[in-house]
Amino acid sequence: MPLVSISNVDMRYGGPQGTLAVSGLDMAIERGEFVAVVGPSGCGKSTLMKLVTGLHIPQAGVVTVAGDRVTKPVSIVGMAFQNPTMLPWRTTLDNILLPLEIVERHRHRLRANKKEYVAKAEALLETVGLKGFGDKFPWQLSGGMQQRANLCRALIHEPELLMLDEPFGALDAFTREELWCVIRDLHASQDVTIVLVTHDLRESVFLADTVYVMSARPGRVVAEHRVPFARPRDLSIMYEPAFNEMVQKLHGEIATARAVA
Ligand SMILES: Nc1ncnc2c1ncn2[C@@H]1O[C@H](COP(=O)(O)OP(=O)(O)OP(=O)(O)O)[C@@H](O)[C@H]1O
Repeated sequence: MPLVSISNVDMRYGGPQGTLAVSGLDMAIERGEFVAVVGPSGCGKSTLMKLVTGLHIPQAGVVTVAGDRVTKPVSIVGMAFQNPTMLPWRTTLDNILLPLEIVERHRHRLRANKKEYVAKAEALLETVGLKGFGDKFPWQLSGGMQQRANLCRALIHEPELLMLDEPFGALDAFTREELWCVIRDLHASQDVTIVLVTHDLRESVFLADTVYVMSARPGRVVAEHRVPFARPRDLSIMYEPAFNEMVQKLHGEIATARAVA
C-alpha cells in the first residue's frame, strides 16, 4: 500500500463558484520514495501539499496517508517552506524543539526525556552541517543556515513523511546546491519519504526518484517520470547529457501545460 494516495481529488477555494485549484488529481507515493512535483505557476502545487497534510480537505476524491483517510491535520508529517520563520527570541536548538512543545502528544515525552530530545536535535544539527550552532539565535545565522535548521525542526518528531514547499527558493545558487546535498543525505540516512514542490527542474531531477508534472490550473498530473540515475548522486551528474535531456524534457512539458491553459 502506498504511504500517500491521492485519488481523483478536486479542491475548490471560496465556495461552489470559487477557484478550482486542482481537479482529478491522482498520485501514489511509496514509502521511502523521493517525489518532486513541478508545474506552471499557480497549478496547485501548494494546494497538493495542504491536501496531503490535512490543512485542506478536498470537496471530491480521497487522500489517504499511511492507510488513513485524511480528514484533519496529519501528525506523521513534517513540513518546511521557503521562509524558515524561526522565532527570533529562541535559540536555534529551542526553535528545533518547538514542535515537540506545541503538539500535545509530544509535550509529555519532551518533559520526561528532555535530554534525549536535545541530543537528537544536536545530532540532526550535525547531520545538516550545523554542529555547535544550537545556542545561536536564528538572526545570527545566514539564510542557508536557517534553512538547514528549519529542516531539523521539520524532522525532530521523526515524521514518516517530509513535505518541502520550495524550501530553497530564496537562496543563492551555491547555497541551494549545498542544501540539495543535505536533503539527499537526510533522505539516505533518515528513512523518510519526501515530497518536494519546486520550480527548479534541475533540483527535481537531482533529488527525486519520481517527478510529477502538473497541468495549469485546475492542476492534475500530466506526466510521471522515473529518474533513472543511480544513488548516491553527485552534483557533477548535472553536467551529464542524460541529466540535461531530462531537464529539457520537463521544461518542454511545462511549456506545453502553460500553453494549453
Ligand atoms: N485561499 C485561496 N483562495 C482562492 N484561491 C486560491 C487560494 N489558494 C490558492 N488559490 C488559487 O488556487 C490556485 C492554486 O494555488 P497554489 O498555491 O496551490 O498553486 P502553486 O502551484 O503552489 O502556485 P505557485 O507556483 O505560484 O507557488 C492558484 O490559482 C491560486 O490563485
